[in-house]
Amino acid sequence: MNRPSRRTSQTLLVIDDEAPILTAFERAFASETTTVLVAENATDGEAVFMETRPDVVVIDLSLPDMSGLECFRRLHKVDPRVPVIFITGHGTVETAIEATQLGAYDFLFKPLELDEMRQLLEKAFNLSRMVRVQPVLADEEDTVADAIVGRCRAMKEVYKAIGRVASQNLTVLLLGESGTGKEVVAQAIYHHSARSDGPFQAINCAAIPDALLESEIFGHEKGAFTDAHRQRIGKLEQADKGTLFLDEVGDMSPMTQAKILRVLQDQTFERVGGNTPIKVDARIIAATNHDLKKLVSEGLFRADLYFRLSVVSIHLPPLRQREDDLRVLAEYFLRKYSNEFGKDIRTLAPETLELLEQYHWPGNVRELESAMKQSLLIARGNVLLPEFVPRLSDGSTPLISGKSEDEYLSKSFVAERLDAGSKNLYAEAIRTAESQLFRQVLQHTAGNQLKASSILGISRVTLRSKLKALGIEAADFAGGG
Ligand SMILES: Nc1ncnc2c1ncn2[C@@H]1O[C@H](COP(=O)(O)OP(=O)(O)OP(=O)(O)O)[C@@H](O)[C@H]1O
Repeated sequence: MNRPSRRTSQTLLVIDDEAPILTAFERAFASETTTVLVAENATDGEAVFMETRPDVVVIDLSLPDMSGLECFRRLHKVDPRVPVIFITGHGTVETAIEATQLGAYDFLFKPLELDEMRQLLEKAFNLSRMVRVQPVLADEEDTVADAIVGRCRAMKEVYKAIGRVASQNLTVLLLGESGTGKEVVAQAIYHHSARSDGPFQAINCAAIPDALLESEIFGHEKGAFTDAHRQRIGKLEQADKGTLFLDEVGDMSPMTQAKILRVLQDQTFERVGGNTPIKVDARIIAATNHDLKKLVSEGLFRADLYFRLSVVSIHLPPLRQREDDLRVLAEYFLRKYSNEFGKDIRTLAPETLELLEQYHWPGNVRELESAMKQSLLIARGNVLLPEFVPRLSDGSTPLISGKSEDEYLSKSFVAERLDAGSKNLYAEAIRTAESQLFRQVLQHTAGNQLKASSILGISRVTLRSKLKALGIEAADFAGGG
């Protein structure tokens, strides 16, 4: 077992008796901001847990001194809010289900896929941050912990609504433009509910192709389709005794809508390719940035499902209607990320606030968060000056006349490359053009590759390979990472 020399911003504890797995975790995930602690057995793991209170724990289901499940029970008793991910080589699916039913966050089968693990960890760290704090009016706070920030009238209504619905077992529909904080609110409802000891599972229905979404939610039996080499337990089943957050619920296919309706009516479903009805006790929180009523009138969304989902709905206001919250949020993000960027900037200059107020913020809080992060990259001093803010533009008039380096085929770009004696200008120009195009479209879709590929009229596979070649991370445009 090893110990951190100092606590960095997030800590992962991995309990596994296989040394190569521990080393792999350390190699893959230890960084300036992430401390990876390891333990080879449950007893050591528990000791490290007590001493360091990590943000996320990964446990192998079979450990030498006690079962991974037992180890989990002990840690869970100490602090049920810490997300725990199980890994298993030969444990049965049932044990893994049992683990999630007891409140584990998720589980993965060996051999571990690094990308899958990375995505899962990122989500688990986010959840960990969210559930460790109460939703607070963090404006006067000096804290940099994650919270729902804002004190405008509309947000106070949101807090009241969370308070009213959290403890009841009702289905909730969260409405609001992209980036307004629907997932943050879903997690707050979960955190304040009687189910907070149970799992919280989230799925973004728009980010997963139709064909896969059904199996992602409901799971599938082995052999259900060509690639179904083994049985898979869906998010709904994993959310048993807990909460399932269905983001972008308007993007579900008719088949998936019908199955969700049945879950809401009689709490049963079948895995894809299976015909045994499975009972599940999961609270559903749905969210959408579409006008669901309109989708109903266009025949794209089932009316009966809409009525079931919208028993209670909470509307999240767009950022441009949040009065002084723009400043409060901007300064909150500056404080939150200052450390990460090695800066100490806590406030906006009055001119910077004016600049931010002129902008329409189509990507809402997510876009503001991302703009503040980008500002911190180049900012100096203790106050954020307007020149450090990236160019803000929703396709209309740019608010700051920024440098044209990201404009494709600008005259200055071509001139500069000619001066430099380029021997590859065609490829350079196309690359520059593609890079700007993809960045702008991903900004528009908030990092959603499925939407981006349909806007661009190219397949998702092509988009993905081009993004890879250009070194563009779609996730960066989601604003969370
Ligand atoms: N009130 C808030 N206080 C602090 N952070 C917030 C707030 N609202 C949103 N955020 C942050 O903004 C980002 C986007 O929030 P979130 O993912 O909850 O939005 P969303 O409405 O679910 O977006 P989408 O519809 O695109 O899924 C996240 O990083 C979140 O932490």
